[in-house]
Amino acid sequence: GNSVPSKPLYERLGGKGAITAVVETFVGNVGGDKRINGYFASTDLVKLKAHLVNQICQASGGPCTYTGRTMKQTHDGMGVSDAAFGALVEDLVAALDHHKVGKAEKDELLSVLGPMKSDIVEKK
Ligand code: HEM
Repeated sequence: GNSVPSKPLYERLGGKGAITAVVETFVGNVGGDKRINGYFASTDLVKLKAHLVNQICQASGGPCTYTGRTMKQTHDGMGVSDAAFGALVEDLVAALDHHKVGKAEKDELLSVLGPMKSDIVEKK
């Protein structure tokens, strides 16, 4: 292991501007993804993007406060499947790659969001 303390993930991602750019691309990818875009048919995407930016900013150690609902409340009754979750993660990874986020930062962000899966997926 590396004994030099690293900067918070938030800073290594490039701060709020960089996170906003990734979320913009991510939500665009989801909107174009026929596997899952039906879930978002009646969603206010502007609000969704703002919630995602604050969620990722806060979860990565940045100076933001997520004010949306819990992941369980939000996704309750949507019937999100394992496959749908996997598709969304692919769309996020594609957005991170598009913005040239490094592998360490990508893996770290995914490991922060990954544990939310059990509150989001309702069916196999
Ligand atoms: C780690 C994965 C995920 C994260 C971090 C996440 C995060 C969020 C957040 C922060 C919101 C906004 C909450 C609010 O409005 O209060 C939201 C809303 C939503 N999510 Fe997710 N989500 C994830 C996975 C998924 C998946 C896999 C689906 C379906 C394929 C999905 C479908 C939706 C929909 C449809 C909404 C909008 C609900 C509405 O219009 O009120 N999410 N999500």
